Amino acid sequence: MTTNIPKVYAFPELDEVADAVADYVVYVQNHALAKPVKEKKLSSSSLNGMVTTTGTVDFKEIRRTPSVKSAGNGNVNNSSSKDLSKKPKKEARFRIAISGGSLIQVLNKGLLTRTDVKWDRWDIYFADERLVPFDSQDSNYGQAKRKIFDLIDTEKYGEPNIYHIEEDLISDPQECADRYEKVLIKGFAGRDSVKLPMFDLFLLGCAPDGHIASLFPNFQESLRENLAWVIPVEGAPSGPSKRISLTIPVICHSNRVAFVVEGATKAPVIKTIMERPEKGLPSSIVNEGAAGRVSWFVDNDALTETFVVKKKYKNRSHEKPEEETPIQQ
Ligand SMILES: O=C1O[C@H](COP(=O)(O)O)[C@@H](O)[C@H](O)[C@H]1O
Repeated sequence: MTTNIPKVYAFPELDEVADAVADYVVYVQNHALAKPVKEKKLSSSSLNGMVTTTGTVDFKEIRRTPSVKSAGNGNVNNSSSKDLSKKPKKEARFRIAISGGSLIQVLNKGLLTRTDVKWDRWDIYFADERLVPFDSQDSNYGQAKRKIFDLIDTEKYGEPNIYHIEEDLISDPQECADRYEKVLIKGFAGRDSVKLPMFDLFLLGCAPDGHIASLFPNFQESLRENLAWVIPVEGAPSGPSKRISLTIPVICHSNRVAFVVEGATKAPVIKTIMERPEKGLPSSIVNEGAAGRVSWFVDNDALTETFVVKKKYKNRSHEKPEEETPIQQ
């Protein structure tokens, strides 16, 4: 394995990590929303009935724009007077995958006070989920809902589309993973036309044992999975044992990947990830597989044991988005 050194941004305090992560997220958001929209192919009809926070979705009408708001201006239902030449332009969406764990608090601290987060244009997916009821402290969606989504001033900023697992399926990891994969397929066009989904940004944490999302070191089969977008995980060595996780190829196909890691307990694993990539920890695989698109936002405590070149983070969310070279699908 070759060594790919990602950008590592280090900060003395957690609040500074949170501010920088928020700045970066908004920067990537602005970039994504400035991209021209490609027409999406919708092929599968087997997904109706999937559940999102905004209710049960009829996927024939899956929302690429905030449909309720456009219906509210009185133009949409009047088909007889519709001027097709003035078809409303499709708006770009910001597609982000978020992890659970400590990242949720970082996003809570960094994002909620900002006025430049275009929440109504976000499609939020989960990097992984622990298969527990949503009201459990261990539920990634539950925590994100309580600490982020419920606190958004939706009157002012609108609502994001949030795609989570189906709570009814928490006893069946395989079915839960299959259903969540279908949610992704629908969101990113049919699987026949897109080999892998491409998130604008994939946000990951990294646990002291080296797991990212619900991909654990030594779970070789999961780490080598190269067909499924979402896999079931059973017998996880820490936290809830049943989970689902997006896979390494999905993570690595993202436009940008950012790890957010803080605390002295993580210092040893960061050292291994950065200095011993040949050990094949999940993060090292991502550093390699998404080389050139990976950033780390880390506090100094997590870096005490690691020799790595630290970069100074420069706020970028105010920059005008530039054209990017898209990754080939
Ligand atoms: O189990 C999980 O752990 C990882 C890392 O969590 P952290 O609290 O150490 O940052 C998290 O990213 C993942 O979503 C979660 O399910």
